[in-house]
Amino acid sequence: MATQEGIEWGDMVIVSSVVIGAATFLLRKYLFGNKAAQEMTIAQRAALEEAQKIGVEKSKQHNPERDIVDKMRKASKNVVILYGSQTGTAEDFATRLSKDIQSQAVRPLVLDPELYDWQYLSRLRSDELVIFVLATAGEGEPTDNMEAWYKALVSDAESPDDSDVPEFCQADDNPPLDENMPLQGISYAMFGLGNNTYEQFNHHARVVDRRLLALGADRIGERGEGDDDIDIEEDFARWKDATLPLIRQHLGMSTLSDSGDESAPEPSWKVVEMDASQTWAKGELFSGAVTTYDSRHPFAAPVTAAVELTPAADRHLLHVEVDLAGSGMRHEAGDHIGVYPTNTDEEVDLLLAALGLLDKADAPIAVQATDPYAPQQQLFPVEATTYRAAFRHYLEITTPVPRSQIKSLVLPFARSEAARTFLRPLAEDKDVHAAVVTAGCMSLGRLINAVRDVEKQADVLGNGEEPFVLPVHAAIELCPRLQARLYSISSSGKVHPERPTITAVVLQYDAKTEQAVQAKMGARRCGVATNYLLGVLRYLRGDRIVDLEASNDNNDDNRLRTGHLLSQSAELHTVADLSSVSASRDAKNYLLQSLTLQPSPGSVSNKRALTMPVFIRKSTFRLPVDNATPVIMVGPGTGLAPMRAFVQERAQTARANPDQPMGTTLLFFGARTESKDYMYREELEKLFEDIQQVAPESQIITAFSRDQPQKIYVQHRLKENAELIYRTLLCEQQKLNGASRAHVYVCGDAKNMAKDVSRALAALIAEREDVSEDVASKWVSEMRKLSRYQEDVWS
Ligand SMILES: Cc1cc2nc3c(=O)[nH]c(=O)nc-3n(C[C@H](O)[C@H](O)[C@H](O)COP(=O)(O)O)c2cc1C
Repeated sequence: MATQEGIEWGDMVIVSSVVIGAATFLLRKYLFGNKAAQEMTIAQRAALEEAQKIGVEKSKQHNPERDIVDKMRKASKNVVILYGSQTGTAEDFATRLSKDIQSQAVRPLVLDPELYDWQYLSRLRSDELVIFVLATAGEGEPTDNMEAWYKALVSDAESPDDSDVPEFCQADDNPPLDENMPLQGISYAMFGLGNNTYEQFNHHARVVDRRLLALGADRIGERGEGDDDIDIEEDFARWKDATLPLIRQHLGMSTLSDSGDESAPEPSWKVVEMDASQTWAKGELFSGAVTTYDSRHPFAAPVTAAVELTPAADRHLLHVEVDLAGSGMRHEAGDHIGVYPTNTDEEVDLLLAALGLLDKADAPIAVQATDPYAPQQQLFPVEATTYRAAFRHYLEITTPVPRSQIKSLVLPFARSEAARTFLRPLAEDKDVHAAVVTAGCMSLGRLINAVRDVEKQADVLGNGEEPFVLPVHAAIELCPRLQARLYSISSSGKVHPERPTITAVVLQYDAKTEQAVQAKMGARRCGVATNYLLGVLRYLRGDRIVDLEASNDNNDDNRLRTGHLLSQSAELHTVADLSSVSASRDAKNYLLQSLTLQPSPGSVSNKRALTMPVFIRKSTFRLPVDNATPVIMVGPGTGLAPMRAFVQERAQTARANPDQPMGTTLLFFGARTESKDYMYREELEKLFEDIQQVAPESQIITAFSRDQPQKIYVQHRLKENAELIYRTLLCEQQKLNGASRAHVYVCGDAKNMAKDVSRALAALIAEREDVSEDVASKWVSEMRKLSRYQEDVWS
């Protein structure tokens, strides 16, 4: 019981300080405002009031550049779609939604909330509409591009019904705003994107929705909730089917759905072929005078190391290190690194051939908006590109084509009966789509080829019918933007300030259904980013021996390419650069040859140097500030990444401060087999020797699932080591003289492992404390709230 009291007492202290802190914050106006004012002279008070008035007036000043309503009206639109997106899915859904609802009466405009201010929402008229498409990120957090809106609308309010109503903009042409319900008369629709394996499922959309309702706005239809653990495409389609008729009705249109319409939509983008005799290369992909690097302006970091960590034949486990020197970027243990990958030559060629573009793949093109009022006038961050570059660097071309996209952007271009008969079920029947397209990993290039095969068998040409041709603008519209991939950094920023490392396993998928295999779509598909990293490794290792100099082709063009590749030129992703890279097509047997090549002086062995576009994303997954706090880390597989950074940091601290107390440091690591999958073994064991000098109970506890007949995972090891964990979790307090108790970190698979670990922990607390598992689970939840139980998980 003593320990239980310990828990309650300890928690009470922390909980009460949180409560006191919150109350102090809420009452700050009364607690401090008056006292400060009392101490001022009359003149000082007058000056302060004047300054406050100016500040308020200034914040009220209309900034048309950040006003969604201004933007919308200038472009003659009546619907604004705002997306909250971290990795591009919500952005893609928003763009597709815009196409789906577009008609004479419904004129949507897709905007990024980061570039606009929330205050202007109140300026919308009743014959206009805002649609939110909001993904949830982090642990139930808003996406970065919705952070300011979220903070103003939601998180500054204690509850959705909070009386502290944010101050919206009063439009001249609207009636005065209701003080408590300033969004009365505003209509919106809401679709959330999430994943049910996260505790806070769809939290972002849910709380924004509640808050908008509380502020008086009127929601059209139900809030949609997409779950990408199951079938987010279908969730989206269902929500659209239910909501679009209501939206049409709201905007004064007939409610008839257009499900029978197979006509081609108006293109949003046009491809302009440019004068090939001119030099269009303008320098780096993210050009301009970039002084601060971020996700929109990644840093071309030289790759300083790339190795395979374990020798398994059936998979590749990679360790890649980059050099951030000169970028000004800093990383701390627990942060993520974003990497912009490229598609493989193989996939790019497949699509180029399917679109009939191989002959002019390297000709300069520009992709421009067809709507002169569209906020984004060119699709890519460079003025000119090539078809090859567009499909390699900017567009996601390997994912299975969603059903709704087949319906709106592929089927309309099928002119033969055979093509229509093949495509219709894929567009209309979700089970057929799942069996053939999803399970068959049918990318756009493969889908086009499948239609061609069907037409060939039906002898479409012989019948005098027109064969299927997908216009390039439809292909460009159909492919989402290629997004950066985030990896938990596996090195400590304190120990290796400019050298973050990535630990990743190369992803490969096989087409799953018999149908798909029979239809010859059964080839192996590869994850874009991890295969890009594998390509980086193979290039540096020298696997790609088919060097450009070795080419038999001696024409001028090729010499130029060779020169370009070996020069010190910083041109990256340019027309010339891209064609140079594609010259080495012969190394086809490798999964990836297309790299962002840029010789960088002073890094790895001369001409094998290359760079990767990267940026750092800060996280809240952090070691406790006080080293005396014990830590329990659970990181099986590549979930070891941030734990390795933590261990490096703790070992360094232990070496530097042998007289300072350090909390017990436990690492639970799991993998398939000890002999093949125990990555960083020697290094970790060495680091733990250092830690044990000051925290003797510290240790690595491993679980190798395939080293014995029955499967053993990290959660089993937690159970077996219940006594040690319990001691580390709860009893260190006395030993360490009042230091706060252990922090628990879990990294890796969200769907099974993270849940099992949480349950295992609750179970062992329940047993030791003799309380129900329900009570113990609440303690774990409390630990989460107090940031003593942190997860960095993915599904
Ligand atoms: C790091 C990370 C954290 C996430 N956290 C949550 C979460 O707390 N709740 C949830 O419902 N979904 C969560 N998701 C799932 C995303 O919301 C979902 O995958 C969504 O489709 C991503 O949209 P985006 O690509 O536009 O960012 C998370 C996904 C990632 C990668």
